Amino acid sequence: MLYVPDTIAAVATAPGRGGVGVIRVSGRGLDALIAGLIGRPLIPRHAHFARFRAADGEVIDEGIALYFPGPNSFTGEDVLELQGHGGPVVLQMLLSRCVALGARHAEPGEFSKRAFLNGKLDLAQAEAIADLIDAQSEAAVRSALKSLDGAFSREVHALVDQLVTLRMLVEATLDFPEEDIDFLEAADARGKLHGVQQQLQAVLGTATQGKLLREGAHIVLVGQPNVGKSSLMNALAGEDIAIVTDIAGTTRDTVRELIQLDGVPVHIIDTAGLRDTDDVVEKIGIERTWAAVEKADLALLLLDSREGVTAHDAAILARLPAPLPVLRVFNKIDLTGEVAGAVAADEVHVSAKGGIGIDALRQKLLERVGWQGSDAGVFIARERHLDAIRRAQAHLQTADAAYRQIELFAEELRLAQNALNEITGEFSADDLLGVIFSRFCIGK
Ligand SMILES: Nc1nc2c(c(=O)[nH]1)N(C=O)[C@@H](CNc1ccc(C(=O)N[C@@H](CCC(=O)O)C(=O)O)cc1)CN2
Ligand SMILES: Nc1nc2c(ncn2[C@@H]2O[C@H](COP(=O)(O)OP(=O)(O)OP(=O)(O)O)[C@@H](O)[C@H]2O)c(=O)[nH]1
Ligand SMILES: [Mg+2]
Repeated sequence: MLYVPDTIAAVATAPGRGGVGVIRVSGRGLDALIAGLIGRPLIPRHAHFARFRAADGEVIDEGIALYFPGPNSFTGEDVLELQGHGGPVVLQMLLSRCVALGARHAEPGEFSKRAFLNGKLDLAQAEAIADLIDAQSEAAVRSALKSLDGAFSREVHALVDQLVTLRMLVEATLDFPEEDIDFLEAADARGKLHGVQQQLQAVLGTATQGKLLREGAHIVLVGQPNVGKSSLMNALAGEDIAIVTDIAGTTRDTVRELIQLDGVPVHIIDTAGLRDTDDVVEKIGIERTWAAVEKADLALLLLDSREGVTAHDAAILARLPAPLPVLRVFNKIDLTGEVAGAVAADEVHVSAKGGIGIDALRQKLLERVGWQGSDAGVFIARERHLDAIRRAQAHLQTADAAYRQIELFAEELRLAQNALNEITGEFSADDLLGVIFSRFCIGK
């Protein structure tokens, strides 16, 4: 049976009061709804001043109406936009009127989902819309726009095209067994595969940068009490966020702050100093420190530069999970006269209180979370995309290792292609779409 989508409506502007509020309606055939609400037909793609009326003819609001007949609309369906006054009650009244005229309330992301299903956008582009709205920095905005414009999708398509060419070559061999492996070698199938692998690695690098711009990095400050974790948190944030005293055990709860480093969102997490204690509250604080460590992308181990790395510090270091990158930060150099700044890949000297060496530390943090210094050419990406790229890589690696077993070789190429096609949504399971679009805002 042919699926005929129903008409959906939602307030497209943010909840709350605003100068203007927009209601968006999408469906196939909006003439009756327009007639009921406005009382006259709308010229496509023209701004009309109009009165929006209730069933009894009373005016609900006056505003601007825009009509985009499909397929030349955001969703590809017929779209009506009502720009009314931006009050929550008046907008709900308008929305209810649309519902009375046959529309239903849209689910989160349903407009974008329809744009995807109608081929207006691919999945990576649709996700980029949500990422653009959620962008927390200008660099994140720029890279979301690149993905929305199709920069990521084009990279994926270029790779898929090469895989298709390679598969045709390999599958031709399967059909004509007498041509076998010599034929593939003459055609340099493996060389072509290696080329794809290299490009895939480059795309993974860019996508990793894009994920960093989208999701940011979590950096946890750990160390013994009194080494200056909270002072460093405040220095990095440029604000007095965490309590600082000379009493060991000041911080109990984890304290979080989001800062921007070069357009990269960085979550700084200050924690309770680590020591043996009988204090019930402090004990719970220390449990929270370890919980924060579990979720971090990078740990800063704060050290008192007067003491160096003590046995206690070594014990903390040994307890940090092995895969977690650690940067050792020697603090209070104003008391030792040591030179500020980075002295090694994993060591920086600062004075949190004096604000000395903090810029060098910021640079080091960016470097250690994998930021390559600029958002030029970076498109926004998500873990879902990185996961697909890595699975494609794994299949190509298996293909490479098995290239003499031509059937296996062909099958692994096919699986790699499917993994890449998941990024743009050309290959996907229905539940994936549900998961992706349900995280959008209503009206998007
Ligand atoms: N009023 C309004 N502003 C908005 C949106 C919207 O839906 N409504 N957008 C919603 O996210 C964004 C703009 N994105 C849009 C994307 C495509 C079309 C559209 O009508 N596309 C048609 C016609 C293209 C053309 O004339 O060149 C099409 O693709 O066929 C509209 C908005 C941001 N601003
Ligand atoms: N001289 C000097 N003192 C510092 C520096 N950084 C922090 N301090 C002092 O060291 C003391 C402890 O600082 P905090 O930032 O509270 O230390 P903490 O690691 O958060 O301590 P807990 O919360 O107890 O784990 C305070 O008196 C700070 O003023 C520094 O760079 N130089
Ligand atoms: Mg503290």
